[in-house]
Amino acid sequence: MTDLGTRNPPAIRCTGLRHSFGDKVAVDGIDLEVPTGQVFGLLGPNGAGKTTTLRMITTLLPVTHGSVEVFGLDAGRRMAVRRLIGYVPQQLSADGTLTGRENVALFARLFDVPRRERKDRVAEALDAVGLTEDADRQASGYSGGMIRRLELAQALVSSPRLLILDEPTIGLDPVARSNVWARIEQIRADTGMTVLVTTHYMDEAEQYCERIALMHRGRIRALGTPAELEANLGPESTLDDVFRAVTGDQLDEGGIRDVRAARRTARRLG
Ligand SMILES: Nc1ncnc2c1ncn2[C@@H]1O[C@H](COP(=O)(O)OP(=O)(O)OP(=O)(O)O)[C@@H](O)[C@H]1O
Repeated sequence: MTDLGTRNPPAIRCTGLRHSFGDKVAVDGIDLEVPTGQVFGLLGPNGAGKTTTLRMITTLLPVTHGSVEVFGLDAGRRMAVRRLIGYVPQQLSADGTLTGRENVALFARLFDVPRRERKDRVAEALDAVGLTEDADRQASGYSGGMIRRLELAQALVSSPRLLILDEPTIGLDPVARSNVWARIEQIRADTGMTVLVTTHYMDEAEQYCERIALMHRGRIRALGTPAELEANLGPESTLDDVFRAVTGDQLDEGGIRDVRAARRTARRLG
C-alpha cells in the first residue's frame, strides 16, 4: 500500500526547507503545513523566497536541505508528485499561435490524460474557466485575464489534487482579477482541490485565502488566518499593516532580476 492510503497526510508538508543560489540564501528553514482542501496564500515582498519554495514543492527544483511531502509523498518521487499537482507559473506558458483548445489539449497529452478521455477533459477544463465560447480562437487574441484563465485550464486538465498558482492575477485589472478568483473558488468548491497561491495583493489574500504565511528574507514571519494575523497586531489592523510590520516596510527586496520578471509578466499580459 502506498503512503497515500495509509494515513491522512496534509496536502503539503515542508520541514526545515532551505535553498541557496550560490551565496544567496533564498529559502532559510521553512516549516509549513497546508491541510487538504484549503486555499493557502504565500505572501511576501519581491525576493522573499516564495517562488523558490513553490518550485521545490512542484519538484522543479531539487530539495537539498529539509524535506517536502505532497499528500505524504516525498518530493524526491518526482513523477508521482507531479501527477498530483497542477502548476501555473509566473512566466506565461500559453502558446499564442494555438487556439485555447489546442493549448489545453497539449497539456492533456503532456500529462498523459488517457487518449479516449482527452476531448471531454479538455472541454470540461475550458468550461470550468469560462472559455468554451472562445476555445477555438487563437490565444494571441485573448485578453490578459483570458490568458490567465486558459493557463488555469491547462493546469486543471490533469485533474490535480493540488493547484499551485504563482501570482495568478499579476498585471490584471480588477474585473479580470475577480473573474480569475471566481473560477478558482468555483473549481475548489466543485472538486475539494487544495490551492496554494502567491500574491502581492493583500485584498485578495484577505478575501480568498483561508490561511496565509508571510515570508520575508527566506523565512516565514507570520502564519495564520487573515483575521488572526490582524488581531495579533492590534485592533483595527489590516493585512497591509501586518505586511508592513513583518517586512519593516521593505517592499522591494528582490533587486532588478525580480522587478524585471514582474514587469515582463505584466507586459506580456497586456
Ligand atoms: N535562479 C536564480 N539564481 C540566482 N538567484 C535567484 C534565482 N532565483 C531566485 N533567486 C534569488 O533568490 C531570492 C528569492 O527569490 P524568489 O524568486 O523565490 O522570491 P519571490 O518571493 O518569489 O519574489 P517575487 O515576488 O519577486 O516573485 C531572491 O533574492 C532572488 O534574487
